[in-house]
Amino acid sequence: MSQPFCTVPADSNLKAIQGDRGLPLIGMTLSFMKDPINLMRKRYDRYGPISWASVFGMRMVHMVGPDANQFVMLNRGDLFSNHQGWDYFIGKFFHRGIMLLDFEEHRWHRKIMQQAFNRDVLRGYLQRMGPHITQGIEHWDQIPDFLVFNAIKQLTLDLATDVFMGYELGPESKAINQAFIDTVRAGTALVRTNVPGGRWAKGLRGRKVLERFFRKELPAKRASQESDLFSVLCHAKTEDGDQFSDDDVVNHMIFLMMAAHDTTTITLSTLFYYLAKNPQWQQRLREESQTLNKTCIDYDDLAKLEGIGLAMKEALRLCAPVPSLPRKTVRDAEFNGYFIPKGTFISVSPFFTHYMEEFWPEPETFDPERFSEARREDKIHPYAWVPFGGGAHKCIGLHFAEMQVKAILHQVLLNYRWSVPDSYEMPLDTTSLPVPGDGLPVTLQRL
Ligand code: HEM
Repeated sequence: MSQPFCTVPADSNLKAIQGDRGLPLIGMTLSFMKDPINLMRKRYDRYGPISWASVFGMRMVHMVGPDANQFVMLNRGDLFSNHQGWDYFIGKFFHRGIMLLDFEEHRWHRKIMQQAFNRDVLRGYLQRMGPHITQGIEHWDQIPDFLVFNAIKQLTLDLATDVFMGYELGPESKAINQAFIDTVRAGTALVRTNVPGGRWAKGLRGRKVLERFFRKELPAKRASQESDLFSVLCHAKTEDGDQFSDDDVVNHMIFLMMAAHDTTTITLSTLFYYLAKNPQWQQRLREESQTLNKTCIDYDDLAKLEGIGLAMKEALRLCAPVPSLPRKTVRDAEFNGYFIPKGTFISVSPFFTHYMEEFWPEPETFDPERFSEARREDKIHPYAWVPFGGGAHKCIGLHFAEMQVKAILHQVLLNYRWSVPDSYEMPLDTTSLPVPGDGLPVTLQRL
């Protein structure tokens, strides 16, 4: 039964947000995790672009569609706090990460961090990646029961240790990798308390291991200047002379590793799936890569891999790796004539927006050409395609992500053809970030 979210102040002509709690205790958490698109569609049809429900143990307002995305992500008047939104989910493991900072402080950190993502620095990262990719995919065809998701996850982790940390990790490599995996997984734990042996406890321990590791390596990184991200962050300086403290570098490193890892792995897995289902696209991209006539791409080749660019955009539409973005209001706000009181948890959903037939013709169909210059379906609204968010917190690593996806896919296309049976449909596990529920088994054929 529909109920108002709160009482609207007597002197206001705004409306109360409508919604319903769902089941006793768990509210709508399970349907939200199992089938978010279906649930959001039903709620959008019933309530329109703003409604409330009980999820993850709290009353949350869902703001849906491109206008809501724009309103929240642009955040004019600093109405929404990122910190207070994300902290509930990942604050224990990623505190002081840039995405969890707000307003003036966030802008200060972002200006320094931007130095680690400019064109020249990206060039350096790409150069480091190439040979590691060649090595990483070399024996894929010898892995029994090959699962795309697992293989890509391992590859992006190995790349991160070199490109991000600048190490061929020695004996500690296993412990660091494990700590990193535990920390990332903990952010999406279902049981969010410190039960020994549980995801949450492992995450807390992992965070400590990573902190110790980065802190120990910091003096050496400060003393030398290399092209890995850790080193770049140690030396990044704005025109005004602002620099990160040691604590800042440690916190940002841990957050950046997380921000880069699962998101890129999900994007690549989605691409593998749709390119297996659409072999004509796989072949088109392979031919594009073959015309470059080189194993490792350079920065200037990125623009030449146009087909991968289109397919990547479409993969990000079909499966937004960060499905929804939480925020909390720090003052009263109004959207579409509705009253949102200060202190309200809200979320916007790139995932659902990308499936709204109001904006995307045949949203379930893999059709990279919809992003071609001749069609540009994303132009229907500046916030219709938002896999990287928008506004002040828009993903700082979006070019890095594109570079990494192109660098990996290019080499895989040159070395392998992959396929799935016609009847195969990849089950999507949406209990935390959206991942292939079965790891995505494919048949690999070496070329
Ligand atoms: C396809 C891959 C990726 C996707 C889909 C993605 C998505 C996102 C989204 C949606 C946000 C905004 C979160 C919010 O507004 O609350 C974000 C922020 C961020 N991303 Fe990414 N990301 C990707 C790859 C990366 C990579 C590779 C890096 C780093 C190398 C990175 C670093 C960051 C950082 C630092 C932020 C926070 C920016 C800020 O708060 O100012 N991301 N990302």
